[in-house]
Parts: sequence; C-alpha cells; structure tokens
Amino acid sequence: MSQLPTLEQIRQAPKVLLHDHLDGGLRPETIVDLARETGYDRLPTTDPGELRTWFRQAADSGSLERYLETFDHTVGVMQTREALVRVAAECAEDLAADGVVYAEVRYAPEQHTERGLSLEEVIEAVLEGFRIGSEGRGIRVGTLLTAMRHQARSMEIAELAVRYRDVGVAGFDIAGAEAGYPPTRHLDAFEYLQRENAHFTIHAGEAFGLPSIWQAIQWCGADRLGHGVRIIDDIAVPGDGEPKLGRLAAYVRDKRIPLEMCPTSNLQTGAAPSIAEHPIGLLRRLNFRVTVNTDNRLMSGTSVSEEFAKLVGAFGYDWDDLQWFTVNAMKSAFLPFDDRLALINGVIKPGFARLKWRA
Ligand SMILES: O=c1[nH]cnc2c1ncn2[C@H]1C[C@H](O)[C@@H](CO)O1
Ligand SMILES: [Zn+2]
Repeated sequence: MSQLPTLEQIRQAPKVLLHDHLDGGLRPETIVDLARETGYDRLPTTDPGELRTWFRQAADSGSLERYLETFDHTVGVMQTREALVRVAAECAEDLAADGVVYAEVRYAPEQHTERGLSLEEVIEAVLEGFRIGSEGRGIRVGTLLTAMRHQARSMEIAELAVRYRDVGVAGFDIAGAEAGYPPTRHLDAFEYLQRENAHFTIHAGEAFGLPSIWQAIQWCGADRLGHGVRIIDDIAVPGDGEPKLGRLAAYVRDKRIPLEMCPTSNLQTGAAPSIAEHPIGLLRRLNFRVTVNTDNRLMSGTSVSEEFAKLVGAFGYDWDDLQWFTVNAMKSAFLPFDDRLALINGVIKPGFARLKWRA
C-alpha cells in the first residue's frame, strides 16, 4: 500500500488557489513595519510573534462577523501605494514558496482609499506588487476585485473589474457579513458583468444557508461559489441508503459549479464543527466540483499545502485525490481555456506524476 502524502511532499506539488484574500495573508512582520511607517497605532501588539498568535486566536471566534473584525488591522496598514505593492509582492512570494503555480487573490479596493488613494491607484499598486513578486518564481497570480456586500459600491467595482480585465484582473466577487446582505442587493452589478462576458464568484452558503446559494446562482449568475458549504443542507443522508440530492444541490453538481472550499476558515467562523465533519468529505465523495483553498492564511495560520495535509489526515486522501482537487481548481479558474489546459497538461499532471512515482 502506498504511503499517504506528507506535508513536505505536498509542498512540492504544483497547486492552484482560487480563494485567498490579500488582506487576510499578510506576514506579521510586515504588518508591524507598515504600522510604524504609516503611523497606524491601533495594533494589539507590535511583536510579530505575538501578533501572529493574536490574529489566529481572535479569528477563532465561531462567528463570521467577529472573524471579520480582525481585518481592521490588516486593512488599516494597507492604505498607501508602497504598502499595497509590498503586501502583494510578498503574497506572490509566499504562495510560490508553498508550491502554488496559479492563484487568484482577492481584495476590496474600496477599503484601501482612507488616505486618499483612488480606486485605480489601489488596483494598479496591487497589480504591480503581483508582477514583482511573481517574476521568476514559477507562479501566475490574477486578482479578483471584491465589493463589500454591506456597502453600495459594487457597480463601480464591477466596472473596474471589466476595465482592468486584460491587465491582470481575472474577475469579481462580493464578501463581508452574509446574513442580512443577500447577493441580490448587487444584482445590477452582476447583470452588468454578465452583459460584459465577465467572470464572478460570490461568497455564499458560509454563514447563511441555501437561500443565499440559490440567489447567487439563479438570480445573480455566479460562475463559482465562495465556500458554498451549506449546499449540504440540500442533501439528505439516510443512515443506510445513498445520499439524495435536492434540486439545488443537483443543479450545482450537474452544472459543475465550482465550490471554493476553505476548511480551516470554516472551523473558525463556525460553518463546520471539525475537519473530519467538514462537508468537503461528502461533497468530494459525490463528485461535486470541489476545490481546496486558504481563505485567509494569516487568520487561519495556514497555506494550501497545510489545508491539503489536514484533509489527508482526516479523510485519508491520496495523490490522486489531491490531483483531482487541483485539476478541478485549474478547470474552474477565470483564465482562457487554452491557458488552463496548458497548466493542467504542462505543469500539474507532470508535477503530480513525479511525486506519485517517488511515493
Ligand atoms: O470568509 C469570508 N467571508 C466573507 N468575507 C470575508 C471572508 N474572508 C474575508 N472576508 C472579507 C474581509 C476582507 O476585508 C474582504 C476583502 O478581502 O473580504
Ligand atoms: Zn473568503
């Protein structure tokens, strides 16, 4: 019997990341530097080690609303061009060091204008940072522009996603507290994007259930679902028989709608009780288009490799499973078809083949 993949081996596999927040992945050392340089004086501590622990613990609240409060500090130090370039460059470096070959990293431009940057300046700074950080590191990074669901700037952000689509912006997203802010509040933005043949994902089915997923897909036309874990509320699992899918769950599976699952984040916000009980186990068995993601590497103290390693530990996944998740993610990327195929056949499959051969 072959050995299960270890964390060290998983780090060497070519991985794909579709759901990662730029403002959720800063290095603690960088937060401390940027706070000093920009005069941000509200950090809970200026010791990088303590700060790392603080984020991890503060995010372990069991509620999405409280989890989101931790972003005040990361967003607080990301208000200048230099800060944004540095954070984006380090993000690309960190993902490349973890073996990620393609990533879509998201953030909300509207949250970075407190000190006078325009939305365009924010977007251009982040693109520049990703260009610097990716160069020569075997990684390609696209960005997703997020609009905050409790605000009313989604149309403006959607227009910018279209304007910058040929220079590194891959798509659009909405994020923030889910309960009370249904995606249909932003229907005009989604209809505009559809008319423009643009791509978008929606955070749905994380802190709120099926109605949110249903609206995201059937009213807004989402290409992918951010999290989407609550789709299991539409799957009946009898003690003895086969699981039975309701109409919405069947639609999501039949249409191969990608689920951007983020296991550790879901434990912290209370969307799942443990890794072993995470819906990803059932959804993978039922062959939904499941992908594995980090959400917020700082708040969850994680990486794509660590998320995979936790799943290996809980479900016994082997190399074929990890390759399946990775190919799913690459198929679901907001990239032209030829580019996706080239990465699957030229990078992902040969990379996994080498690891399987060694194992
Ligand atoms: O998991 C999440 N659900 C909803 N919103 C989130 C999640 N992680 C981060 N965000 C928010 C906080 C960030 O400031 C914003 C943009 O990245 O997106
Ligand atoms: Zn997210």
